[in-house]
Amino acid sequence: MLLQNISIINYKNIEEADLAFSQNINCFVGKNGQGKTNLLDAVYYMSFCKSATGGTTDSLNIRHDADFAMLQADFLDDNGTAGRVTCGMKRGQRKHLKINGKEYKRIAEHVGKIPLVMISPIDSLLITGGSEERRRFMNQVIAQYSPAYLAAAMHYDRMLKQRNAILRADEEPDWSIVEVLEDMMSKDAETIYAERKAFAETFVPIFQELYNALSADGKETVNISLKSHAERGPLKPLLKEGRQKERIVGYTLHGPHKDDLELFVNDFPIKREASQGQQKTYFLSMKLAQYLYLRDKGDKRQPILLLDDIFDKLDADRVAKIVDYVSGNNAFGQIFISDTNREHIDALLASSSKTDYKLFNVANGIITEQ
Ligand SMILES: Nc1ncnc2c1ncn2[C@@H]1O[C@H](COP(=O)(O)OP(=O)(O)OP(=O)(O)O)[C@@H](O)[C@H]1O
Repeated sequence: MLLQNISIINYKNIEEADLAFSQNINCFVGKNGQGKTNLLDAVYYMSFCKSATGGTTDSLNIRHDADFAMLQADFLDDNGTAGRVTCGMKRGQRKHLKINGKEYKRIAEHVGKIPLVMISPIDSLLITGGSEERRRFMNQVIAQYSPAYLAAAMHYDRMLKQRNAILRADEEPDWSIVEVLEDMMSKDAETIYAERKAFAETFVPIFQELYNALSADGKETVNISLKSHAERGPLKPLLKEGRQKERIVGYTLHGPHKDDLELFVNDFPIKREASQGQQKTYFLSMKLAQYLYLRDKGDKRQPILLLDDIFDKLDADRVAKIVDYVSGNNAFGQIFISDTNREHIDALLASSSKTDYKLFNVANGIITEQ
Protein backbone atom coordinates (compact mmCIF):
# COMPACT_ATOMS: atom_id res chain seq x y z
CA MET A 1 0.00 0.00 0.00
CA LEU A 2 1.33 3.43 -0.89
CA LEU A 3 0.16 6.78 0.40
CA GLN A 4 0.69 9.18 -2.48
CA ASN A 5 -0.42 12.43 -0.85
CA ILE A 6 -2.43 13.92 1.96
CA SER A 7 -4.36 17.18 2.37
CA ILE A 8 -4.98 18.36 5.90
CA ILE A 9 -7.16 21.19 7.16
CA ASN A 10 -7.38 22.03 10.88
CA TYR A 11 -6.13 18.66 12.16
CA LYS A 12 -4.69 19.28 15.63
CA ASN A 13 -2.02 22.01 15.26
CA ILE A 14 -1.81 21.64 11.45
CA GLU A 15 -3.93 24.40 9.92
CA GLU A 16 -3.26 23.45 6.35
CA ALA A 17 -0.93 21.06 4.53
CA ASP A 18 -0.78 19.54 1.06
CA LEU A 19 1.98 16.96 0.90
CA ALA A 20 3.13 14.52 -1.78
CA PHE A 21 5.16 11.56 -0.52
CA SER A 22 8.03 9.36 -1.59
CA GLN A 23 7.11 5.72 -2.09
CA ASN A 24 10.10 4.78 0.09
CA ILE A 25 11.12 6.87 3.10
CA ASN A 26 9.47 10.10 4.31
CA CYS A 27 11.24 11.83 7.18
CA PHE A 28 9.85 14.55 9.46
CA VAL A 29 12.31 16.51 11.58
CA GLY A 30 11.51 19.23 14.09
CA LYS A 31 11.76 20.27 17.71
CA ASN A 32 9.45 18.96 20.43
CA GLY A 33 5.79 19.89 20.21
CA GLN A 34 5.87 21.14 16.59
CA GLY A 35 3.41 18.72 14.98
CA LYS A 36 5.45 15.71 13.80
CA THR A 37 3.27 13.24 15.70
CA ASN A 38 0.14 15.10 14.58
CA LEU A 39 1.15 14.63 10.94
CA LEU A 40 1.76 10.89 11.41
CA ASP A 41 -1.51 10.76 13.34
CA ALA A 42 -3.36 12.23 10.36
CA VAL A 43 -1.97 9.39 8.22
CA TYR A 44 -2.99 6.88 10.92
CA TYR A 45 -6.47 8.40 10.93
CA MET A 46 -6.90 7.60 7.23
CA SER A 47 -6.45 3.91 8.04
CA PHE A 48 -8.21 3.49 11.40
CA CYS A 49 -10.60 6.43 11.25
CA LYS A 50 -9.53 7.52 14.70
CA SER A 51 -6.52 9.16 16.29
CA ALA A 52 -3.67 6.97 17.52
CA THR A 53 -3.47 9.05 20.66
CA GLY A 54 -6.66 7.50 21.97
CA GLY A 55 -10.16 8.76 22.46
CA THR A 56 -12.89 8.53 19.91
CA THR A 57 -14.10 12.11 20.19
CA ASP A 58 -13.10 14.14 17.18
CA SER A 59 -13.35 17.42 19.04
CA LEU A 60 -9.83 16.75 20.37
CA ASN A 61 -8.57 16.31 16.81
CA ILE A 62 -10.02 19.54 15.44
CA ARG A 63 -7.65 22.51 15.73
CA HIS A 64 -8.44 24.76 18.68
CA ASP A 65 -10.49 27.77 17.43
CA ALA A 66 -11.71 25.86 14.36
CA ASP A 67 -15.06 24.10 14.16
CA PHE A 68 -14.24 21.52 11.51
CA ALA A 69 -11.31 19.46 10.20
CA MET A 70 -10.79 17.66 6.93
CA LEU A 71 -8.39 14.94 5.84
CA GLN A 72 -8.05 13.58 2.33
CA ALA A 73 -5.52 11.06 1.06
CA ASP A 74 -4.81 9.22 -2.19
CA PHE A 75 -3.58 5.64 -1.97
CA LEU A 76 -2.30 3.06 -4.44
CA ASP A 77 -2.83 -0.55 -3.46
CA ASP A 78 -0.27 -3.26 -4.24
CA ASN A 79 -2.00 -3.95 -7.59
CA GLY A 80 -1.69 -0.30 -8.57
CA THR A 81 -5.39 0.53 -8.04
CA ALA A 82 -5.93 4.08 -6.81
CA GLY A 83 -8.29 5.00 -3.98
CA ARG A 84 -9.20 8.24 -2.24
CA VAL A 85 -10.20 8.42 1.44
CA THR A 86 -11.87 11.58 2.74
CA CYS A 87 -12.91 12.34 6.29
CA GLY A 88 -14.78 15.41 7.48
CA MET A 89 -15.24 16.15 11.20
CA LYS A 90 -17.36 18.86 12.76
CA ARG A 91 -17.63 19.65 16.45
CA GLY A 92 -20.59 17.89 18.06
CA GLN A 93 -21.48 15.96 14.90
CA ARG A 94 -20.69 12.50 13.65
CA LYS A 95 -17.84 12.23 11.18
CA HIS A 96 -18.30 11.57 7.48
CA LEU A 97 -15.93 9.03 5.97
CA LYS A 98 -15.86 8.43 2.25
CA ILE A 99 -13.98 6.10 -0.04
CA ASN A 100 -13.80 7.23 -3.67
CA GLY A 101 -16.54 9.77 -2.95
CA LYS A 102 -18.95 7.20 -1.48
CA GLU A 103 -19.84 7.54 2.19
CA TYR A 104 -19.54 4.50 4.42
CA LYS A 105 -22.69 3.46 6.26
CA ARG A 106 -20.58 2.03 9.05
CA ILE A 107 -17.08 3.27 9.87
CA ALA A 108 -16.00 -0.30 10.79
CA GLU A 109 -16.28 -1.20 7.08
CA HIS A 110 -13.14 0.85 6.47
CA VAL A 111 -10.96 -1.06 8.96
CA GLY A 112 -8.39 -3.19 7.14
CA LYS A 113 -8.71 -1.40 3.78
CA ILE A 114 -5.42 0.46 4.35
CA PRO A 115 -3.03 -1.78 6.27
CA LEU A 116 -0.84 0.32 8.52
CA VAL A 117 1.35 -0.12 11.58
CA MET A 118 2.37 2.82 13.76
CA ILE A 119 5.14 2.54 16.33
CA SER A 120 5.44 5.32 18.91
CA PRO A 121 6.55 5.88 22.52
CA ILE A 122 2.96 5.23 23.65
CA ASP A 123 3.53 1.54 22.74
CA SER A 124 5.54 1.19 25.96
CA LEU A 125 2.07 0.68 27.47
CA LEU A 126 2.19 -2.81 25.94
CA ILE A 127 4.63 -3.57 28.73
CA THR A 128 3.82 -1.15 31.52
CA GLY A 129 0.05 -0.99 31.02
CA GLY A 130 -2.73 -3.33 32.11
CA SER A 131 -4.02 -6.34 30.19
CA GLU A 132 -6.42 -4.11 28.20
CA GLU A 133 -3.40 -2.68 26.32
CA ARG A 134 -2.32 -6.12 25.13
CA ARG A 135 -5.90 -7.07 24.22
CA ARG A 136 -6.13 -3.84 22.23
CA PHE A 137 -2.91 -4.86 20.45
CA MET A 138 -4.32 -8.27 19.54
CA ASN A 139 -7.63 -6.75 18.48
CA GLN A 140 -5.96 -4.13 16.34
CA VAL A 141 -3.81 -6.71 14.52
CA ILE A 142 -6.43 -9.39 13.99
CA ALA A 143 -9.22 -6.97 13.03
CA GLN A 144 -7.09 -5.81 10.10
CA TYR A 145 -7.48 -9.14 8.29
CA SER A 146 -10.43 -10.89 9.96
CA PRO A 147 -13.84 -9.23 9.63
CA ALA A 148 -15.29 -12.29 11.45
CA TYR A 149 -13.07 -11.52 14.45
CA LEU A 150 -13.99 -7.84 14.43
CA ALA A 151 -17.69 -8.68 14.27
CA ALA A 152 -17.41 -11.26 17.09
CA ALA A 153 -15.39 -8.90 19.30
CA MET A 154 -17.84 -6.01 18.81
CA HIS A 155 -20.86 -8.25 19.37
CA TYR A 156 -19.26 -9.85 22.45
CA ASP A 157 -18.63 -6.39 23.96
CA ARG A 158 -22.27 -5.42 23.48
CA MET A 159 -23.54 -8.65 25.07
CA LEU A 160 -21.04 -8.28 27.91
CA LYS A 161 -22.30 -4.76 28.68
CA GLN A 162 -25.88 -6.03 28.77
CA ARG A 163 -24.99 -8.98 31.02
CA ASN A 164 -23.09 -6.69 33.40
CA ALA A 165 -26.01 -4.24 33.52
CA ILE A 166 -28.42 -7.05 34.41
CA LEU A 167 -26.06 -8.43 37.07
CA ARG A 168 -25.64 -4.97 38.63
CA ALA A 169 -29.35 -4.14 38.74
CA ASP A 170 -31.11 -4.17 42.13
CA GLU A 171 -34.00 -6.35 40.98
CA GLU A 172 -33.61 -10.12 40.58
CA PRO A 173 -32.28 -10.83 37.05
CA ASP A 174 -34.43 -12.52 34.46
CA TRP A 175 -32.14 -15.56 34.15
CA SER A 176 -33.66 -16.62 30.85
CA ILE A 177 -32.35 -13.39 29.29
CA VAL A 178 -28.96 -13.93 30.94
CA GLU A 179 -28.91 -17.43 29.47
CA VAL A 180 -29.50 -16.10 25.95
CA LEU A 181 -26.71 -13.52 26.39
CA GLU A 182 -24.35 -16.21 27.68
CA ASP A 183 -25.10 -18.42 24.67
CA MET A 184 -24.18 -15.61 22.31
CA MET A 185 -21.10 -14.64 24.33
CA SER A 186 -19.85 -18.24 24.30
CA LYS A 187 -20.22 -18.44 20.55
CA ASP A 188 -18.36 -15.14 20.06
CA ALA A 189 -15.69 -16.28 22.55
CA GLU A 190 -14.95 -19.36 20.44
CA THR A 191 -14.30 -17.22 17.34
CA ILE A 192 -12.21 -14.75 19.34
CA TYR A 193 -10.12 -17.47 21.00
CA ALA A 194 -9.49 -19.40 17.76
CA GLU A 195 -8.21 -16.22 16.07
CA ARG A 196 -6.09 -15.13 19.06
CA LYS A 197 -4.53 -18.59 19.36
CA ALA A 198 -3.69 -18.74 15.65
CA PHE A 199 -2.27 -15.21 15.87
CA ALA A 200 -0.02 -16.07 18.87
CA GLU A 201 1.31 -19.26 17.26
CA THR A 202 2.58 -17.43 14.18
CA PHE A 203 3.42 -14.09 15.78
CA VAL A 204 5.68 -15.27 18.63
CA PRO A 205 8.47 -16.83 16.48
CA ILE A 206 8.52 -13.67 14.29
CA PHE A 207 8.82 -11.55 17.43
CA GLN A 208 11.61 -13.72 18.87
CA GLU A 209 13.65 -13.50 15.69
CA LEU A 210 13.23 -9.74 15.60
CA TYR A 211 14.19 -9.29 19.25
CA ASN A 212 17.38 -11.27 18.64
CA ALA A 213 18.21 -9.14 15.62
CA LEU A 214 17.64 -5.86 17.46
CA SER A 215 18.98 -6.59 20.95
CA ALA A 216 22.50 -5.62 21.82
CA ASP A 217 24.12 -8.99 22.46
CA GLY A 218 21.45 -11.52 21.57
CA LYS A 219 21.91 -13.31 24.91
CA GLU A 220 18.40 -12.79 26.26
CA THR A 221 15.64 -15.25 25.51
CA VAL A 222 12.15 -13.84 25.11
CA ASN A 223 8.73 -15.38 24.96
CA ILE A 224 5.08 -14.33 24.79
CA SER A 225 2.21 -16.57 25.79
CA LEU A 226 -1.53 -16.13 25.39
CA LYS A 227 -3.39 -16.42 28.68
CA SER A 228 -7.05 -17.15 28.10
CA HIS A 229 -10.19 -18.30 29.87
CA ALA A 230 -10.39 -20.97 27.14
CA GLU A 231 -7.64 -22.98 28.89
CA ARG A 232 -10.36 -23.84 31.44
CA GLY A 233 -12.78 -25.07 28.76
CA PRO A 234 -15.81 -23.52 27.02
CA LEU A 235 -17.05 -20.18 28.34
CA LYS A 236 -20.71 -21.07 28.87
CA PRO A 237 -20.30 -23.26 32.00
CA LEU A 238 -17.85 -20.68 33.44
CA LEU A 239 -20.42 -17.93 33.03
CA LYS A 240 -23.17 -20.04 34.55
CA GLU A 241 -20.97 -21.03 37.50
CA GLY A 242 -19.93 -17.45 38.09
CA ARG A 243 -23.43 -15.90 38.14
CA GLN A 244 -23.92 -15.56 41.91
CA LYS A 245 -20.43 -14.22 42.59
CA GLU A 246 -20.69 -11.87 39.61
CA ARG A 247 -24.04 -10.63 40.87
CA ILE A 248 -22.17 -9.46 44.00
CA VAL A 249 -19.18 -7.88 42.21
CA GLY A 250 -21.40 -6.50 39.44
CA TYR A 251 -19.40 -7.59 36.41
CA THR A 252 -18.40 -10.66 34.39
CA LEU A 253 -15.23 -12.31 35.68
CA HIS A 254 -14.48 -14.73 32.83
CA GLY A 255 -14.25 -14.37 29.09
CA PRO A 256 -12.11 -12.99 26.27
CA HIS A 257 -12.36 -9.53 27.85
CA LYS A 258 -9.93 -10.89 30.48
CA ASP A 259 -7.42 -12.51 28.08
CA ASP A 260 -3.84 -11.30 28.21
CA LEU A 261 -0.47 -11.76 26.59
CA GLU A 262 2.19 -12.66 29.15
CA LEU A 263 5.58 -11.21 28.27
CA PHE A 264 8.79 -12.91 29.41
CA VAL A 265 12.52 -12.18 29.31
CA ASN A 266 14.77 -15.06 30.37
CA ASP A 267 11.64 -16.81 31.70
CA PHE A 268 10.79 -13.91 34.05
CA PRO A 269 7.91 -11.47 33.54
CA ILE A 270 9.32 -8.51 31.65
CA LYS A 271 8.06 -5.87 34.09
CA ARG A 272 10.23 -7.38 36.82
CA GLU A 273 13.29 -8.23 34.82
CA ALA A 274 14.06 -5.79 32.03
CA SER A 275 15.82 -2.42 31.92
CA GLN A 276 14.19 0.55 30.15
CA GLY A 277 16.30 -0.02 27.04
CA GLN A 278 15.39 -3.73 26.99
CA GLN A 279 11.72 -2.88 27.43
CA LYS A 280 11.93 -0.50 24.52
CA THR A 281 13.63 -3.10 22.32
CA TYR A 282 10.90 -5.52 23.42
CA PHE A 283 7.95 -3.39 22.38
CA LEU A 284 9.68 -2.21 19.18
CA SER A 285 10.18 -5.88 18.32
CA MET A 286 6.53 -6.63 19.07
CA LYS A 287 5.41 -3.80 16.79
CA LEU A 288 7.82 -4.61 13.95
CA ALA A 289 6.71 -8.25 14.28
CA GLN A 290 3.14 -6.96 13.98
CA TYR A 291 4.19 -5.40 10.67
CA LEU A 292 5.80 -8.60 9.32
CA TYR A 293 2.91 -10.72 10.57
CA LEU A 294 0.31 -8.52 8.85
CA ARG A 295 2.35 -8.34 5.66
CA ASP A 296 2.40 -12.12 5.34
CA LYS A 297 -1.19 -12.62 6.39
CA GLY A 298 -4.20 -13.18 4.15
CA ASP A 299 -3.89 -11.33 0.87
CA LYS A 300 -0.26 -10.41 1.64
CA ARG A 301 -0.51 -6.64 1.36
CA GLN A 302 2.41 -4.43 2.35
CA PRO A 303 1.36 -2.19 5.29
CA ILE A 304 2.47 1.42 5.62
CA LEU A 305 4.95 1.83 8.50
CA LEU A 306 4.86 4.92 10.76
CA LEU A 307 7.80 5.32 13.15
CA ASP A 308 7.22 8.14 15.61
CA ASP A 309 10.23 9.15 17.68
CA ILE A 310 11.37 5.55 18.18
CA PHE A 311 15.04 6.15 18.98
CA ASP A 312 14.60 8.08 22.23
CA LYS A 313 16.14 6.33 25.31
CA LEU A 314 18.13 3.84 23.22
CA ASP A 315 21.91 3.65 23.27
CA ALA A 316 23.88 4.17 20.05
CA ASP A 317 24.33 0.40 19.54
CA ARG A 318 20.63 -0.29 19.56
CA VAL A 319 19.84 2.74 17.40
CA ALA A 320 22.39 1.45 14.85
CA LYS A 321 20.86 -2.04 14.89
CA ILE A 322 17.36 -0.70 14.35
CA VAL A 323 18.52 1.67 11.61
CA ASP A 324 20.29 -1.21 9.87
CA TYR A 325 17.31 -3.49 10.25
CA VAL A 326 14.64 -1.08 9.06
CA SER A 327 16.58 0.58 6.26
CA GLY A 328 18.68 -2.32 5.00
CA ASN A 329 15.84 -4.78 4.97
CA ASN A 330 13.51 -4.79 2.04
CA ALA A 331 10.81 -6.26 4.28
CA PHE A 332 9.32 -2.83 4.89
CA GLY A 333 7.47 -0.85 2.24
CA GLN A 334 6.70 2.85 2.52
CA ILE A 335 8.02 4.35 5.75
CA PHE A 336 7.13 7.60 7.55
CA ILE A 337 9.54 8.50 10.33
CA SER A 338 9.72 11.41 12.76
CA ASP A 339 12.58 12.44 15.02
CA THR A 340 13.87 15.51 16.82
CA ASN A 341 17.42 14.45 16.05
CA ARG A 342 18.50 15.03 12.46
CA GLU A 343 21.48 12.69 13.00
CA HIS A 344 19.19 9.68 13.46
CA ILE A 345 17.44 10.51 10.21
CA ASP A 346 20.74 11.06 8.35
CA ALA A 347 22.02 7.70 9.64
CA LEU A 348 18.85 6.02 8.41
CA LEU A 349 19.09 7.61 4.99
CA ALA A 350 22.84 6.90 4.70
CA SER A 351 22.45 3.19 5.46
CA SER A 352 19.33 2.77 3.39
CA SER A 353 19.39 0.87 0.15
CA LYS A 354 16.52 3.11 -0.95
CA THR A 355 17.76 6.26 -2.62
CA ASP A 356 14.37 7.85 -3.20
CA TYR A 357 13.25 9.71 -0.08
CA LYS A 358 11.68 12.97 1.08
CA LEU A 359 12.70 15.09 4.02
CA PHE A 360 10.28 17.52 5.66
CA ASN A 361 10.79 20.11 8.36
CA VAL A 362 8.00 20.58 10.91
CA ALA A 363 7.75 23.86 12.84
CA ASN A 364 4.66 25.18 14.61
CA GLY A 365 2.30 22.99 12.58
CA ILE A 366 3.82 24.07 9.26
CA ILE A 367 5.38 21.30 7.20
CA THR A 368 7.89 22.19 4.50
CA GLU A 369 9.77 19.92 2.16
CA GLN A 370 13.57 20.30 2.37
N1 LIG B 1 -6.67 20.15 18.70
C1 LIG B 1 -5.51 20.83 18.70
N2 LIG B 1 -5.48 22.11 18.24
C2 LIG B 1 -4.33 22.81 18.22
N3 LIG B 1 -3.15 22.34 18.66
C3 LIG B 1 -3.11 21.08 19.13
C4 LIG B 1 -4.29 20.27 19.17
N4 LIG B 1 -3.96 19.06 19.67
C5 LIG B 1 -2.64 19.12 19.94
N5 LIG B 1 -2.12 20.32 19.61
C6 LIG B 1 -0.75 20.81 19.77
O1 LIG B 1 0.14 19.99 19.05
C7 LIG B 1 1.40 20.07 19.67
C8 LIG B 1 2.01 18.70 19.80
O2 LIG B 1 2.30 18.27 18.54
P1 LIG B 1 3.02 16.87 18.31
O3 LIG B 1 2.67 15.91 19.38
O4 LIG B 1 2.76 16.49 16.92
O5 LIG B 1 4.53 17.32 18.52
P2 LIG B 1 5.85 16.59 18.04
O6 LIG B 1 6.49 17.45 17.02
O7 LIG B 1 5.60 15.18 17.70
O8 LIG B 1 6.67 16.69 19.38
P3 LIG B 1 7.60 15.65 20.17
O9 LIG B 1 8.91 15.67 19.47
O10 LIG B 1 7.68 16.28 21.50
O11 LIG B 1 6.93 14.32 20.17
C9 LIG B 1 1.20 20.62 21.06
O12 LIG B 1 1.79 21.89 21.09
C10 LIG B 1 -0.29 20.71 21.20
O13 LIG B 1 -0.67 21.83 21.92
